[in-house]
This record gives sequence, structure tokens and C-alpha cells, in this order.
Amino acid sequence: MIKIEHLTKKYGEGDSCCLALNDVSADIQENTFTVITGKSGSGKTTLLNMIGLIDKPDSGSILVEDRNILAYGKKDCLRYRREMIGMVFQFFQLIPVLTCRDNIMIANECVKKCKKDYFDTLTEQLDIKDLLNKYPDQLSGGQQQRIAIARALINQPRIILADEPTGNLDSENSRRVIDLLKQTTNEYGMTLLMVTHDADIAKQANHCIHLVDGRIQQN
Ligand SMILES: Nc1ncnc2c1ncn2[C@@H]1O[C@H](COP(=O)(O)OP(=O)(O)OP(=O)(O)O)[C@@H](O)[C@H]1O
Repeated sequence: MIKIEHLTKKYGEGDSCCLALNDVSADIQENTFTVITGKSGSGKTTLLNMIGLIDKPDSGSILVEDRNILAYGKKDCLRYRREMIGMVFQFFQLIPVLTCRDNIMIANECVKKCKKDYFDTLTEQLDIKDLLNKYPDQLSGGQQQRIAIARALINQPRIILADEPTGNLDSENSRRVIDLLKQTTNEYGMTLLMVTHDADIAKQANHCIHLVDGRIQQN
């Protein structure tokens, strides 16, 4: 589903030059759970951001369903981000002045694909029905992350990119968030790609991409 070939990304020039990704190639199958692991600074977020078209590599290619996403113009790029990708972040990134319902539905504004049944089922599965009229600052971290997961899943994207989604949660909430991410993405046939430092989470994945100084370390 996602084929990454010889991806290289350099930040800065001269003495301050940093090779964040160095000839990274990987194949990620549809409807699987893959973790990206590695020490701080090894290139995990950079790789995730390339797949989300948040940043572009210097060389290499990324094929998603056989299409070279790096060749997309502005319009295709926007459509890809809106319809193919859902993102979950460590610090939730909810909009403080919107209710939780609006935080979820704003992601659906341009797509308008969400049916009421799906919204009801998803909010039930994530156990957030009673939180929808509240504002993010009225919720715990675990509750905010469950709202953020609903926002990521609302357009039924094919790929969920999660960057340390439990990095700001206690162990009980971490377990719950991971269980829900695995369960919902599996049920809806989505491909889950997650950056994590947590070895227990990494063990639950189908595949692991382990980065050392921007290179994949083969097991
Ligand atoms: N926008 C940027 N400008 C300059 N250097 C950057 C930029 N983004 C990342 N880097 C550098 O690229 C390398 C990889 O960064 P990246 O954030 O991908 O690592 P990471 O494995 O996700 O780290 P962490 O676990 O700490 O989040 C680091 O050395 C970082 O300093």
C-alpha cells in the first residue's frame, strides 16, 4: 500500500547539516499496524511527515497505492491529506475555542463524507459521546486524545499516522488509546503507522521500522 524507496532528507547546510533520513526504503502493507522506533533524533517524525506530505524529501519516492505522492500538485496534495490521511499527535492539537464535536467535524468540513451512523458508532466506540459539547480544556489528556482519534478517523481515511500518541499519557490511558487505535483502524480496514518509544506498544505491531541515525536497521 505504501512503498518507500531510497528516501533521503537533509536539513541545513555545511557544519549544521543533518542527514535526517539516509536511503530509507520500506514496504507497508494495507490494513497492518507498523511502528517506527528509534532513539531521539533518529528520523522517526521526519519519515512520518514525508508520508503525510507535511514535508518533502530531497530524493527518493513514496508510492501510495501505486501513485507517486511526491509528484502531486497543490490540489492533489490537499485531497490526499484530507481524504487518504488521518493524523494523531502527541499533544492532541485540538482547537481550544471549539467544542469537541466541532473539533471532530471541522476535519469533515471539506470532505462532507461522514454519515450520521458512522459518527454515532465512532463516538460510541471511543466512549466520547458525553464529551462532545465540552471544550478541550475541560477534558483529561486521555479524553482529549480520544477526541483527536475521532477527528483523525472521521473522513474514513485509508492511512492513520500517529506521532507518539501516548507520549503525554499515563500508562492506563496509553493502553486504552492504543487498544482503541488498533481496534478502530482494524475494523475500518485502515493502515496504522505509529511513531513510538514504548517497547510494549512496538511488540503489538505487525511490523517495525527501526531507525538509527536516519537509516533503517534490519532485524
Ligand atoms: N525542520 C528541521 N530543521 C532542521 N533540522 C531538523 C528539522 N526537523 C528535524 N530535524 C533534525 O533531523 C533529525 C531527525 O529529527 P526527527 O524529529 O525526525 O527525529 P525523531 O526520531 O522523531 O526524534 P524524537 O524522538 O526526539 O521526536 C534530528 O537531528 C533533528 O534535529
